[in-house]
Amino acid sequence: MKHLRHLRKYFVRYRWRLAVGIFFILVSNYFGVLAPQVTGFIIDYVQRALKLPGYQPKAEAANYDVLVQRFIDTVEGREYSVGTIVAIAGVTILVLALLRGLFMFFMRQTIIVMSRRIEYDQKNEVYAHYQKLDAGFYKANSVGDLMSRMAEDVSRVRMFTGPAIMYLTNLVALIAMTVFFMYKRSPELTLYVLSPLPLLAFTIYRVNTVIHRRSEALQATLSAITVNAQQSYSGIRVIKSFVQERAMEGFFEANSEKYRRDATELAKIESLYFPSMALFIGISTLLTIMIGGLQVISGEIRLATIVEFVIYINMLTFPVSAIGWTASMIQRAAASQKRLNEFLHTEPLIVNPEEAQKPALHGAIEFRSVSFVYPNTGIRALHEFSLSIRPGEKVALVGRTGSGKSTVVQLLLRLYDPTGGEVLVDGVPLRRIDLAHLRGGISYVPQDGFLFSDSVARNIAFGSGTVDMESVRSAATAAAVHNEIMSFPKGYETLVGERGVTLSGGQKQRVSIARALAKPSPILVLDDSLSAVDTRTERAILDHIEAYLRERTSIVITHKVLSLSGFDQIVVLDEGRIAESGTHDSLLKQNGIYAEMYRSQLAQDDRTAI
Ligand SMILES: Nc1ncnc2c1ncn2[C@@H]1O[C@H](COP(=O)(O)OP(=O)(O)OP(=O)(O)O)[C@@H](O)[C@H]1O
Repeated sequence: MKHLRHLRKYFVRYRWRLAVGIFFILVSNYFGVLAPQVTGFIIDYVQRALKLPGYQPKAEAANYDVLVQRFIDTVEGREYSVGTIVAIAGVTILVLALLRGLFMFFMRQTIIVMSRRIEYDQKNEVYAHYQKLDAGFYKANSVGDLMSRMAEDVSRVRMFTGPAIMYLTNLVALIAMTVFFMYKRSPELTLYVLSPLPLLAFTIYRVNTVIHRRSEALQATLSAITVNAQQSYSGIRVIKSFVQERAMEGFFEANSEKYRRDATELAKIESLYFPSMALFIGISTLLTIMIGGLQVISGEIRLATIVEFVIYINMLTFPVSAIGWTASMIQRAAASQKRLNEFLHTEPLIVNPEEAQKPALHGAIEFRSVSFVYPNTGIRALHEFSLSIRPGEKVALVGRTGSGKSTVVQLLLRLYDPTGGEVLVDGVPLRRIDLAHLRGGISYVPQDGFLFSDSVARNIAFGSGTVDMESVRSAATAAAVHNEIMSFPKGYETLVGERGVTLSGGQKQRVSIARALAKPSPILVLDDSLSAVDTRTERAILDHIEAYLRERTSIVITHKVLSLSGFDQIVVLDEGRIAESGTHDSLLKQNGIYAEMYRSQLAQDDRTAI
């Protein structure tokens, strides 16, 4: 329950709405508890007026509520016939029911609407916090988990801030009011009637605990089925090509079978819930009639009192039966809020520095003896890495897979902070530069060339804020993808991604290069962004974007060394250390790793040319 304390700020924010909602609950219940009294009065009145047997004039004082008493005084003060008074009482009961319903409507309008607002605020809070968290956090948590916290957990918390609070307040108000009026009428009968309640509460609690446990198990099985199905759809091409449909069906069937079993178990225990409720309510009614009947015979109470009590007990049936699921709503909300709090209390490792600087960026980059160990795996990706790049230089990072090339770029973007040494841009350490200013100054093309499910134009203009078609087109032309875009059904307005056109790996990479080129910035980073094109196309693209590269400092990570002759510096990484560095010619002369890579790729290129 302590986890739900996090919601206090929302209740404070919406305190007036909550207060008005609680007021409506009180008013609607007040009208609710008046109706049995009017019924009681009318039975009393008819017995008295028609001198029916069993009327106890000396029985307990009527003790009506002020409003009901005023109604009685008014109708009895006039010379109405019995029939008219009965009719007036009937209409009054109807009006009371309408008033009760009206205030219930207001109650829902305030409390449920408040819960929707809290849900909206909370989703925004979670989303905004996700955006602040660092790359390490995203490595450590699965996308599915992040999504389910944002959707499912926030919805479960809403069931607490809305329905649970509403039903609970309603229950407390109704019990307080009915018990008050019952007690005023006959304290002794009230005690008898309410005596099964502790047993009822205990049974509800026990049954509910089991229901809660079983529905949690059911939920977990459902998640497993969802993950199973999601993986099957995403990996459908692999499944089909490896002819593994049967095996996947087998997994699905096993999970579904477990779900069926769990659901049946849950249904069994749930089917106990309402009968046991009905049993206790039945016992209460029985006690009222039996003990009340005896008291009527002995002249202690009036017949009308029994009728009033029976109506009160029936009014309590629904709110009391709601105790179980209200309690489980609260338990679930507390568990969900706990999960949300785990993320909300996670502090991003990369934060904007206090007194952040915004130096004019020209593109000078320096790595000073930088070492880096990935926090989640403990892998040492860089050792004492030093590199100095002047503004406007073209630098290539090459090396075997896993040698640390992408890590260099991640440190430059400050997705991680180095564990040793320092990275500087234009002489200022990254830790002192405003994060948005730094990242705004770097155009980055990631390895996987991620594109959003949106039009090609908006994907290319992503980093520039507005879609300026001229710069979009010239960036796409430079990235050698303009002609292909024009051949798509709707040109630049063609949708890409899940529901749109499926781009080839090479097209995706070139669109994401265009996106980086369209963003005006002094530093350009291509992280193995041309891996899906052949060496000649890579050379052609690098020539095409030459005009863009000339204006910026560029870092190009590549496995293809054939296209690197025009680069100012080529750095060869090996197991996180610089193995060689220099220009294309000087590295060939050194006759080391680079020369070896060059020769083998040249031979391969010759073979494909033949
Ligand atoms: N997010 C990460 N968490 C943990 N370890 C990582 C992470 N990213 C990379 N590594 C590890 O760090 C080392 C360097 O990886 P890095 O991605 O920098 O190499 P790379 O030279 O870019 O490789 P490739 O050419 O295959 O992209 C590898 O051993 C890799 O397994």
